[in-house]
Parts: sequence; structure tokens; C-alpha cells
Amino acid sequence: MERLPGGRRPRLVSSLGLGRRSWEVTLDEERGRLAWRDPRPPRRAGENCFVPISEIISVEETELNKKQRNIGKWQKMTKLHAFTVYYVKKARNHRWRCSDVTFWCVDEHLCNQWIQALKELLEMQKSRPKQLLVYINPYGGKRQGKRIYEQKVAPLFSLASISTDVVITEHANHAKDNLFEVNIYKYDGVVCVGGDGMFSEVMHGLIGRIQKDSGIDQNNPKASLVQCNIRIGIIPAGSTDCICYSTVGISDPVTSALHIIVGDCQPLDVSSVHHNNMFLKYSVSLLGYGFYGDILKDSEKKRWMGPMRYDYSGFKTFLSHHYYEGTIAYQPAKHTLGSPRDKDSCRTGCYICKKSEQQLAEQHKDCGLKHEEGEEEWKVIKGKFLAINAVNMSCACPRSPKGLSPAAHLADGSADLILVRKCSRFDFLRYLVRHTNQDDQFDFPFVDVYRVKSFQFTSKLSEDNESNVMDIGKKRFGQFCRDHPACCCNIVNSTWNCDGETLDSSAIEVRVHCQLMKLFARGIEENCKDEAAYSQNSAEQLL
Ligand SMILES: Nc1ncnc2c1ncn2[C@@H]1O[C@H](COP(=O)(O)OP(=O)(O)OP(=O)(O)O)[C@@H](O)[C@H]1O
Ligand SMILES: CCCCCCCCCCCCC/C=C/[C@@H](O)[C@H](CO)NC(C)=O
Ligand SMILES: [Ca+2]
Repeated sequence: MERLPGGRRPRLVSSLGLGRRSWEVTLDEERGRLAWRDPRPPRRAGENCFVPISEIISVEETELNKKQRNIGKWQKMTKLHAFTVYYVKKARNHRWRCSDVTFWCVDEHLCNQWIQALKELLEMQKSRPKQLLVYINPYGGKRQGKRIYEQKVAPLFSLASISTDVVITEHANHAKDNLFEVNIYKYDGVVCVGGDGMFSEVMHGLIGRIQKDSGIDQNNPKASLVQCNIRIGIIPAGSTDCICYSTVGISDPVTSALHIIVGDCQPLDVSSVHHNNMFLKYSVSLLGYGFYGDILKDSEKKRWMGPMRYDYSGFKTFLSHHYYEGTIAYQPAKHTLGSPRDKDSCRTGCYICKKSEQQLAEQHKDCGLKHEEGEEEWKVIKGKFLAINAVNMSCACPRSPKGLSPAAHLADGSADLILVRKCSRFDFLRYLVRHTNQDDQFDFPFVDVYRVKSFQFTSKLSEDNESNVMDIGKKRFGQFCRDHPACCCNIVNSTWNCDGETLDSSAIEVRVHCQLMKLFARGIEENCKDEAAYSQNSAEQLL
């Protein structure tokens, strides 16, 4: 469609058949939507609908089938021309589905004009991917990754004319290693079909590759990492799928495929984890020591149980009630506007994350005046902890719908550091139960939460070993504290749970990198009236 005088965007308005009746159909470029309404007087009118152009998946010329042709007596005599518009339909609980509507008319030229106008508008949606690299973990979660991709996702990609190169992984780290070999720059995005562990693998491959190509040494904990602009799409097929749930609002393969197709973009904070100037891992969701580390370590031996392994190991770990002694030093995140005790959560278009984005852009502009992180204050806490959790996002998942830190932000350049101190089993259970209901999980005297931009942790055991490295005998003692056999004090270290992967080092240095990477997602949308209204095709929305 050509521009109108004054640069105004044009409207295409026609009377087109839909089912047995004629509807007024409008393609309104100015308002960015396709709308169709029943032109009869309000009392007799049927439903009125609209769909944003940004949420149209594709348009196709259509042969009307027999049933569709039975639309009126006179039409039987005439050749009809039709086109189908496939679009995103929003259902409850952030679920998206592909819906379609077929319009017809007798005028072939008019039909073609509509198809062409719609296709031109879709072509103008520049953030949509055209070519994707897909990695499928056939063993994640309930081992359904391949079936989920082939049956639910591939048909949608092909409907949206997205071409794909698909790799079914044959072993752990296959995807990560492959990302160092292929020409990643020819793709508009990388899709991983699997769980949090599979996502972590793909993220390590992509971020690692970008740093390598940019000459950045990942082993330097102070290095300014280069942002990765190749988006990652997550098709959930794992056991927890926390990253997908926390960034989309639901763990559903079709919903995620549609977010990829419409070209959504959600920046994400990434934490780097180092030990003694050696790079260990990146983390985007949970970095957990103690309770979540122990669950993971135990559950890895029971992969055959599938997602149930977390319940089994969770129960066992809860009963063991181990706590760990150590020292945490952290730098508060002073640049962010929010706090972990806020009542509001991070949602689509979050102003706190936007503010951090602006700050980041300013930092990039005057990169000569880099922040001297080392000079900012460090706070130190020593203690005995049941759990130390650092989360870059809420970590919401089907097991815990508001997550480990409900007010954490996806892209504000900070992490929430949650310290659960030694307490009774009963109190710890009360704390855990609050992950599953609406009550405040930070409202306990044994739980502290801080918003941080970096932190360090050293377990008492590694401190002792460092101060007296010759005292090898210490390491050889039995598993539990000899002085207090019944106290559950563990003199062996726990393991870090890094986005579902184990990390054995008990002394780590963590730094949050604001918006280091991007996902095909838009954050969790508010359940506003608007959304409910247009899924019900309300007439008022058109006025
Ligand atoms: N072909 C494969 N064989 C064995 N392991 C694989 C293969 N492909 C990937 N992996 C590894 O499997 C691990 C777990 O996969 P994934 O995250 O998909 O499932 P999950 O652990 O069940 O789910 P979640 O991480 O959500 O709890 C990943 O760390 C990944 O490196
Ligand atoms: C008696 C009631 C207990 C309920 C406890 C519910 C708590 C569930 C919280 C889930 C943690 C989500 C954090 C995500 C971690 C993932 O990175 C990781 C890998 O997928 N998953 C786990 C379970 O470690
Ligand atoms: Ca964050």
C-alpha cells in the first residue's frame, strides 16, 4: 500500500464474505491492525474482531472447500476467491494459539489486492526471523523434544515461511560445541528444544562464540562482555522449564513458537561465575548453593525418573536438613530502581528494565568513563546457611508460579541474593510452602534478601583449607561435624546449582552483566482487560 499525502498510512476497506455473511473488513496501517465487523445494526450484529498486524502469522490464498462453499444460493453459480489469515489468538494464562479466518469475494482482483497488501505489511515486520538454527535435546524432560518439535512447532514455522536447520543432539555439549563451528551470523536466531539445561548449553555456545570472535577473554572476571544480539528461542521440553515460564508466563511449546514467529525480543541479564580468574559458567536463572545444589546433585543420579526426580530428591534433601558455613561478600545494586520486596513484578515493557537499558546505552557511549566496580562498597555476611540462592529472574515455574524472588527483574542488571539461615525443619518447610502460595517468602527472621550486582562466596571449608593447606586430614573426616554429630552441620561442601547444571567449586565470584543476551519473548504480559477483550472479540475494542 502506498503512503497517503502527508505521510499518513492508508486503509484498505472492503466488503468481504466471511461464512454466510458479508463483513466490513479494514486493514488499517495507521492503527496497525486488521479488523472485521458485521455492518448490520448493533442489535442484529454478530461479533466484531481485530488482530494487530504484528500478531498475524501469515496469509494464504485459499480454495474454499465444499462446506465453506455452501455459503449462499447465488454464490454456488459464481467462482469465489478467498484468502486465509492466520493469527495469534490469546487465551487464558498467557497461552497463545494459532487461529485463522477466511474471507471471500467474487472479484479476483480484490482478493489479490488484499493478499498483496497483507503480505507487504508482514514483510515490513523486520524483527521476524527468516532463518533459524534449531537444537533438539531428545532426552530432556519426558523425552518428548523431537515429537513436540515435529508435531507442534515445525508446522507453524513452515506456515510462517521460516526456514530451519535442525540438529538433534547426540550427546551433552553437542549444541554448545556446534555453535563454535557453524556460521552463526547467517541465522536470525537459535532455537533450543529442551529444558533449562539445554538452554544453558545453547547460551554458553552463543555467548562464548561472540566473545571469542570479539577477542574477549572469558577468564577475566572484570572483562566487559560483548552483547549477543542473536536471539534464543526456547521450546519447553524439559523438567522445570523455569526460564521459559519466567519470560513468557507459561511453559507451552505452541505459545513459545508463536513468540518466535512474531519476532519478540526480551533482553536478559546474565551472571558470569568465576573461580580464581578461571571462567566456570554463565547463569540466567538460579545459582543455588545448599538446598537447591544438593537437590540437583542427588537428582542427576536419577535422570531415569524424568521430571519426578526433583520431587524425590527434594524430599530427601529436605529431610537431610544440611546447612553450610561460609562467607558472602556482595555489592548492592544501587543503579536499579526496584527492590526485592516490591509488590509489583517485572512485566512486558517494564520501566525498571527500560531504565537499566538507558543506563547501559549511556555507559556504552562513554565507555572511556567505565564504572570502577572494585571501588564500590562491599558488604560481608558470615553464617550458617540452608540455602544461598542468587536469581537473575523470578524463577517462576509450574511448581512455584511466582518463583523464588517474585519481584526480580529480567533485564535490570541485578540479581536477588536470598540467604536462608540455619533454622528448624518446620520453619524451612514454612519457607518452602510460601513458594507455592501468595504469602511473602521473605517475611521470616531467618531469610534475608538483597539486590546485588556482584557477590563472592567462600565456604568455611575452603577458607580453612586455604589458611591451612597442609591440614589435609581435615578433608578426610567423616561427612558430618564430629563435634556435633546431630547438628546437621555439613563439613563437606555443597554444590552450586547453575541453571540446572552442577558446579563443584565452593568459592565463586559472580558478576551480573546487564542485558547480555536476548530471547524471543516479551516478558510476562499483564492480564489486562484489553487482552481478555480481544480474545473474546469484543465490539467495544473497535470503537
Ligand atoms: N543427546 C543428548 N544426550 C544426553 N544429554 C544431552 C543430549 N543433548 C543435550 N543433553 C544434555 O541434557 C541436559 C539436560 O537437558 P534438559 O535441560 O533439556 O532437560 P531437563 O534437565 O530434564 O530439564 P530442566 O533443565 O528444565 O530441569 C543438558 O544439560 C544437556 O547438556
Ligand atoms: C513442600 C512444598 C515444597 C515446595 C517447593 C517448591 C519450590 C519449587 C521451586 C523450584 C525452583 C525453580 C528454580 C529453577 C531451577 C532450575 O534452574 C533447575 C533446572 O531446571 N531446576 C531445579 C529444580 O533445580
Ligand atoms: Ca535481573
